[in-house]
Amino acid sequence: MTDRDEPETYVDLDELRAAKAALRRPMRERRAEIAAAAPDAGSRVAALVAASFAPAGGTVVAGYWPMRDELDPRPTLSELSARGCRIALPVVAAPGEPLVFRAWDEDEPLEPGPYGTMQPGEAADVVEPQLLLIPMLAFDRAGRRLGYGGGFYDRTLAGLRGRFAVQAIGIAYAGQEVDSVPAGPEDARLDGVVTERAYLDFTE
Ligand SMILES: Nc1nc2c(c(=O)[nH]1)N(C=O)[C@@H](CNc1ccc(C(=O)N[C@@H](CCC(=O)O)C(=O)O)cc1)CN2
Ligand SMILES: Nc1ncnc2c1ncn2[C@@H]1O[C@H](COP(=O)(O)OP(=O)(O)OP(=O)(O)O)[C@@H](O)[C@H]1O
Repeated sequence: MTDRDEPETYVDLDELRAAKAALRRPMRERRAEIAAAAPDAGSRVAALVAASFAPAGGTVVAGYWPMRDELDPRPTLSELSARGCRIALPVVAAPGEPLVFRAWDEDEPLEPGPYGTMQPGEAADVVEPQLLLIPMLAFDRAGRRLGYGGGFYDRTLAGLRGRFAVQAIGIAYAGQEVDSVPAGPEDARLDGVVTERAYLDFTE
C-alpha cells in the first residue's frame, strides 16, 4: 500500500494549523537558498513538461505569476502556448473563495492583485482550467502540498474536481520535497510534481 492510499491526517485542526505554520518558515528559507543556486530551473521544468506530459492543443492550462522564490513557470507557459494550449492565471476573488482563472497571452499586461500577486485585468475571459500548474513551499511523495495558508488551491481543486477531471501538477524545486507534509481532510492532493530534475507521477 502506498502513502497515497493511507495518508496520515490530523484530526485536531489547531494542531494541523500549527504544524503547517512551523513548516512554512524553514521551507521559505530553504526555497530561497535553492532558487539562488538554480537559475535555469524554469527552462529545465519546461523541457521536462514537454517531454513527459505535454497536454493536447486546446487544453486550458492555469499557471501562476511567480512571487518570492517560486520556481518560474513562464518558460513552461510559453512552451505550452506554442503547442496550442490556452494559458490562464489565477485571480483571488475574495478570501475564503476559490480562485478564478482569467485567460492570458504572454504579451498582455497584468495588474497588481491581493497578497502581492499579478493578475490579468477584468477584460480577460474567465476560463476553467483542465490542467493546473501549482506553486508551493513544500510537497511530499503522497502528493500533499504546503502553500502560503490561504487554502485557495484546496478550495479551487475541490470545486473543479466536483464537476470534471482536472490534473493538478505542482511546480517546485527538488529540494522542496519533505518526508511528510501535515495534511487534513480538506487538503487537495497533487497528481504529480515537476522539479528541475524530474517529473514525479503520484497517480501510478
Ligand atoms: N505566484 C502565486 N500566485 C498565486 C498564489 C501563489 O501561491 N503563488 N496563490 C496561492 O494561493 C493565490 C494567491 N494567494 C496567496 C495567499 C497568500 C499569500 C501570502 O503571501 N500570504 C502571507 C500571509 C498573509 C496573511 O496571513 O495575511 C504570507 O505567506 O506571508 C500569497 C498569495 C493565487 N495566486
Ligand atoms: N475545500 C475547502 N473548503 C473550505 N475551506 C477550505 C478548503 N480547503 C482548505 N480550506 C481552508 O483553508 C485554510 C488554509 O488551508 P491551508 O493551510 O491548507 O492552505 P495552503 O494550501 O497552504 O494555501 P494555498 O492553497 O492558498 O496556497 C484552512 O483554514 C482550511 O480549513
